[in-house]
Amino acid sequence: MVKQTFDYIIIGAGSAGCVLAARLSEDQHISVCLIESGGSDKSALVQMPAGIAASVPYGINSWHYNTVPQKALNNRCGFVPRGKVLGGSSSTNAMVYIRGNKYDYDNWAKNGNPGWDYNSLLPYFIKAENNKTFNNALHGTQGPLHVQELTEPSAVNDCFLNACVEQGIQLNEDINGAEQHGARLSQVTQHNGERCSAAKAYLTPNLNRPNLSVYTHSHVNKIIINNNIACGVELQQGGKTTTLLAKKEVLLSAGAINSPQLLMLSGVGPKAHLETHNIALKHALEGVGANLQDHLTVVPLCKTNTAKGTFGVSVKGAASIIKGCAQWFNKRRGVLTSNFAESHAFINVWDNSPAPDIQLEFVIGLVDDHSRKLHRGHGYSIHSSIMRPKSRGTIRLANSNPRSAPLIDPNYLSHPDDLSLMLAGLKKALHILQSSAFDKIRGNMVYPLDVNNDAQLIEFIRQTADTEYHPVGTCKMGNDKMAVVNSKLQVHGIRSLRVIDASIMPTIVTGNTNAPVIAIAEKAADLIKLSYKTGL
Ligand SMILES: Cc1cc2nc3c(=O)[nH]c(=O)nc-3n(C[C@H](O)[C@H](O)[C@H](O)COP(=O)(O)OP(=O)(O)OC[C@H]3O[C@@H](n4cnc5c(N)ncnc54)[C@H](O)[C@@H]3O)c2cc1C
Repeated sequence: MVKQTFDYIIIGAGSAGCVLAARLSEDQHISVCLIESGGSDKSALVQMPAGIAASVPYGINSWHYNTVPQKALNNRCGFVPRGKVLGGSSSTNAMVYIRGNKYDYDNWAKNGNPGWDYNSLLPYFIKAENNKTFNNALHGTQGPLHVQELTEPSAVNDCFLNACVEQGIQLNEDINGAEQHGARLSQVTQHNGERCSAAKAYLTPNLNRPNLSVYTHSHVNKIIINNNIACGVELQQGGKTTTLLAKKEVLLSAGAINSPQLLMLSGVGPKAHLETHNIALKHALEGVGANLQDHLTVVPLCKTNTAKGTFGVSVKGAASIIKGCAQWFNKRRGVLTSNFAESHAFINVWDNSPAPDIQLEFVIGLVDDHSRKLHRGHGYSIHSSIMRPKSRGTIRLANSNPRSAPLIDPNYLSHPDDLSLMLAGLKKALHILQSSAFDKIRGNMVYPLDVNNDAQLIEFIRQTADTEYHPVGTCKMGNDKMAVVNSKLQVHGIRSLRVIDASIMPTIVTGNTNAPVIAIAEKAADLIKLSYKTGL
């Protein structure tokens, strides 16, 4: 059988993979193959912003993983939805555009990763961005990733923003500007009333390039490594197993859960663990799958005394969605352009934190257990997430079958500081919900909470807290013994193999992770082009 050969093979068409495919195939002499386990992103559930409410809870376009039982969460298994579709998680996320804090990136650089400080990454945020609101030295207006204000934000956001002010949180005109602290309506990755995923921004416009091949419903079983050089991939397409060869490099962009899984399946990872599963060791790297970090969130829910301005389970709610469907399908307008998390705030609950330690996301609906638990009536919620948790978890193989779900253990709240911070963040959210700005619309809390009862609040955290969908760090960049990639994102000890996605973050960023991953991939594309030109 003739094996297909490409210059670059990219595994995973998510936030990072789409950027790489577009940037590397700009040179028509370079052949690029992008491989995605999921399918097309044409469905309205992807393109319509509010489609997330139907897809995430039910596993549509998603890997729909769960964590192993979490000791600190009363042995509950957390939910881990990850995009499995062109665009990856950028096709199933809540579209909030946040870059993180300068502190995060400067810390990466300080810890042995030259070129990854904020000032070095800023040009890549700008290169990616097409911001409809801001046109200044900190923002881009020419990039493929459309960033804009919500088309029709709910008036209920005013209650949240005014309540923030009541609680001493200033409004911030640009949370991605010079100062991150403060509250604001969300800027979203949308364009003309549709989601602007990494696929929409980078891939769709370039699908006609003859040097770019995109394979969907194609699952990479393993990276082929001979003599410590990555040569290609073994691919499963339906019942067929194929081999693709890479003349230059294999680029692993399968995300923070699947990238370490695939490295381990390919024989790169902790020696003893691979031995347990009878996987032939190609190169021992203890850090593969370690250092898992995520934003843990707790969500107090409050009912409203009106159906206006929120999503809900009621006759009026259903009528509003039916009207919204007509508006969206005809004009790309209406309530279904909502991303639900319509405003947010970055705050310090601890004085000595070097950057905001809590993010509050205000959601115009009762999001209980990722909307898997529905409640009659209408309401709103605040996601209170800890920004730089100290707990560290792992990704491990359940077995050597490439189709098995990996064992995901975020090890939430294993560091005591994380619980204290969660508690302080929950209290702040409750103070905001109790502010007079909400007086006119406030109903009962779904789960009544007493802000002065720490034991009750801690039990609420243990019984309900879960991911804010930002796992990172499992193939971390660095030069210590637990690092998986160097500052050029090349896998230590293996030639022609890089990891480029959320897994390379040495520490999690202060805020949502899509824009940071896109900036990482923009920078990586330049690093790869430089290697290609200089042979280094
Ligand atoms: C429900 C949800 C809400 C979120 N909300 C926000 C938000 O509002 N704002 C924000 O900034 N961030 C948000 N995020 C996080 C953000 O979207 C992710 O951090 C980011 O998309 C990760 O990019 P990535 O390239 O690392 O991985 P992904 O985008 O997940 O891409 C990985 C891709 O690899 C594919 N893949 C995996 N294994 C294989 C294999 N073996 N073979 C072939 N293909 C494979 C996957 O199917 C997937 O398409 C959210 C995420 C989720 C899931």
